[in-house]
Amino acid sequence: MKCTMAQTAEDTTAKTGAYIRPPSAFRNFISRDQGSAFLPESGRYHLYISYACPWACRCLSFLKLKGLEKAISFSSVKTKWERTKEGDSHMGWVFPNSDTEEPGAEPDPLNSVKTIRHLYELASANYSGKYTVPVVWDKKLHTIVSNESSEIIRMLNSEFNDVAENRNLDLYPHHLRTQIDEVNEWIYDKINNGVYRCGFATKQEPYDQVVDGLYEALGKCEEILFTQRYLCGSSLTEADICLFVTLIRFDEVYAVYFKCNKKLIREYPNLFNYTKDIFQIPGMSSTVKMDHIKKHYYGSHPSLNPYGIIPRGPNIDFSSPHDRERFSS
Ligand SMILES: N[C@@H](CCC(=O)N[C@@H](CS)C(=O)NCC(=O)O)C(=O)O
Repeated sequence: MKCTMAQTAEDTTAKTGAYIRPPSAFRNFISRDQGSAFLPESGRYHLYISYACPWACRCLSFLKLKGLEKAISFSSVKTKWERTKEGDSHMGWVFPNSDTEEPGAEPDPLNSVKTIRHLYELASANYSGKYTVPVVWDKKLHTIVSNESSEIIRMLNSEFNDVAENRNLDLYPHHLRTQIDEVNEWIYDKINNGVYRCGFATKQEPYDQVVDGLYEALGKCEEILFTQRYLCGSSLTEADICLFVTLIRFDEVYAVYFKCNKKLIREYPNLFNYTKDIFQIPGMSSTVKMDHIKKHYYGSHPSLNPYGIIPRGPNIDFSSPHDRERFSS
C-alpha cells in the first residue's frame, strides 16, 4: 500500500503491480428479527450512491426493482472526485452545492456535509479506510449501517417486504441460492472486479493474467446465455443485476479506460442482447446515467487519464430491440 490514511482506488495497488480491493468496514444488517438494532422501517434509511459506481448502482437497482422508492430515500454525489479536505491530498466523492450544479447530483439532504468522507467521519471518529459509495445511512441512529453492496442488496431484497411495492419479487430465492452464490463468486472475481484489476494494474504481468481470466469468464457467460435467458435459468436473479452493472459500463468505459479491449460486449450476441434486456426492465434504465459514468471514470484518476479527455463514442442505444424474448414460453 502506498499510504495508510485517506486511500483512493489508485492507492490500493500492491508492489507486484496488482490491484487489491480492500474489504468494506461497516457491515451491519437491517433485519426484521426482533431485537435487531436496525429494523426495516419506512423512511428511516438513506442510500448514498454515485450513478457512476457499479457497486452503488447494484443497490439502486434493487431499490427500484423492489419498489422501495417511497420507503428508502437516495441521492447521488457529483461525478468527479475532488479534494475532500484542505491540507490533505485525498480525492473523493463530493456533494454539489445546489440541485442545479450537476444534473442528477444533489447536496447532502441529511447532514449537510460536503463529502462522503465527512459521513464516514460522523459515523466513526477514527475511521481510516476508504470513503466509498454505496453507503446506507440510518437517520435514526445517525450512523452508517453498511457500505458493502453485496450485503445491502440482500437487505433490500428480503427485509423490506412489508413496505416494498414489489414484495413478491425475490432476486435471491431459496432454491437458487447455491447456484447464485457460485455464479456470483467467479463473476465478481473475474468480471466485476476483474475490469478494475486490469485498469489499475501497474505492471504487465498482473494485467495479462487478469485480462485472460476476464475474457474466459465473459466467454462462459456468453455460452450460458445462449441456452437460457438469465444466468441462473429462466428468472432474473441477483447474479444478473451484479453482472449487468459491469456490462453496461464495458464498451463505453472499461474497453478504453481499463484496457479491456480484446473483445467488446457488442461483439458477443448473447451478452449484448442480455444487457439490453435487463436495461429494458421497468426501473432499470433510470439507474444508468452514462454521462455520470463517463465523466467519473475519465475524469477522476489523473494517473490513468492525465488530461481528463472523455472519448466521444460509442453511445450505444440499450433501448433498441433485443432477441431475448426467444426464451419466453
Ligand atoms: N466493496 C464495496 C466497493 C465499493 C467501491 O469500491 N466503490 C468505489 C466507487 S466505484 C468508491 O467509492 N471508491 C472511492 C475510493 O476509492 O476512494 C461495495 O461493493 O460496496
